[in-house]
Amino acid sequence: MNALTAIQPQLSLGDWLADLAVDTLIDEADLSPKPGLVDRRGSGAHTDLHLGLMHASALALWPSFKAMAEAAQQRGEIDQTLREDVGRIGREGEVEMLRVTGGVNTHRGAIWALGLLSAAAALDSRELAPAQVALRAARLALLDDRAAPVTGDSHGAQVCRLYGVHGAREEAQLGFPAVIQQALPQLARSRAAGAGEQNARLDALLAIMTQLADTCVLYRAGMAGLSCMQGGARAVLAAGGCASLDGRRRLRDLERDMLRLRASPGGAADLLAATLFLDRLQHGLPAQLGSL
Ligand SMILES: CC(C)(COP(=O)(O)OP(=O)(O)OC[C@H]1O[C@@H](n2cnc3c(N)ncnc32)[C@H](O)[C@@H]1O)[C@@H](O)C(=O)NCCC(=O)NCCS
Ligand SMILES: Nc1ncnc2c1ncn2[C@@H]1O[C@H](COP(=O)(O)OP(=O)(O)OP(=O)(O)O)[C@@H](O)[C@H]1O
Repeated sequence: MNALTAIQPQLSLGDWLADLAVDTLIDEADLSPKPGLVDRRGSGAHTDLHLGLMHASALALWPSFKAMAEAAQQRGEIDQTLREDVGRIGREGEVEMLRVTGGVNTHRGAIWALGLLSAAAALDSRELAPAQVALRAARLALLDDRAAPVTGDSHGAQVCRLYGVHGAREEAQLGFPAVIQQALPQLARSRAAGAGEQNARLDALLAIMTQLADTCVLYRAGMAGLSCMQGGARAVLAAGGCASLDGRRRLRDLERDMLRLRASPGGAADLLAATLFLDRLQHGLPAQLGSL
């Protein structure tokens, strides 16, 4: 212990997981250049979103992520009670998000994905390997939340019905395959190839976009938009990824096409945040929390 650590306030597991969730949302928002999405350069295909709003929204969600983690830590097992606690806290988080943003949906999908993953991490802080945490999150997502409003008219629900695809709910229930099978391996490959951290993260986002049925894209731009997103993302990766000159050219083409279609891959962005969260988790707890 030294003078600095001596005055550090006690950090709880919930604090740490909430810090991590908010950090990853800010990292996702700041990452540039993302096709169609809000980033440091501008608002992408959105007229109602900007970077400051994304940051304000991310910070406002800190208490919700902490509460979800604490609910899981206290409950200690995956059951109906925990599912419904997490659902209630998530809905309260959505209300707070809408209050802070003046009614704009900045992070609905992220509350869902990162909320489940925060709870799943808190359930067993000795087992933080990505696949294990994602599996616990999936088991939680599979339970029925009896208090959830039966709407069926969300944008996601509408396009899932129309196109017969699976959306945010099913992605979680399947254990986040886009994150575990696409994004994390791509992040590791691009880092190992010396792409640089920002390019590696962009490549991870593109890896998600190659396969995801992103309901944000489907709602705004239909199947043409989804094909454009998936095909364009494949072309960037096939050309060598974002660190290569040819890959960068393809990325610019993809962005031009997506802006023309008003298509914004918001679901892929949320899953990139989930990827960065699981990537940081697997490095383990900070020393202050090691004894938990
Ligand atoms: C399951 C959720 C995400 C609702 O999903 P649904 O598809 O109906 O809603 P919506 O169109 O608003 O979009 C959800 C979000 O998911 C993201 N998303 C889109 N496609 C995908 C995909 N294929 N995979 C993952 N995320 C995606 C988008 O960014 C979007 O913001 C969740 O918000 C929910 O259950 N809401 C009900 C209220 C509730 O109980 N909330 C608390 C949950 S903890
Ligand atoms: N950097 C980002 N830029 C834009 N969207 C993001 C970003 N990161 C995450 N998202 C996600 O994208 C979603 C926004 O998508 P979208 O604007 O399609 O939402 P909507 O309100 O349902 O639809 P619409 O604006 O078409 O009426 C947010 O819920 C958020 O989860």
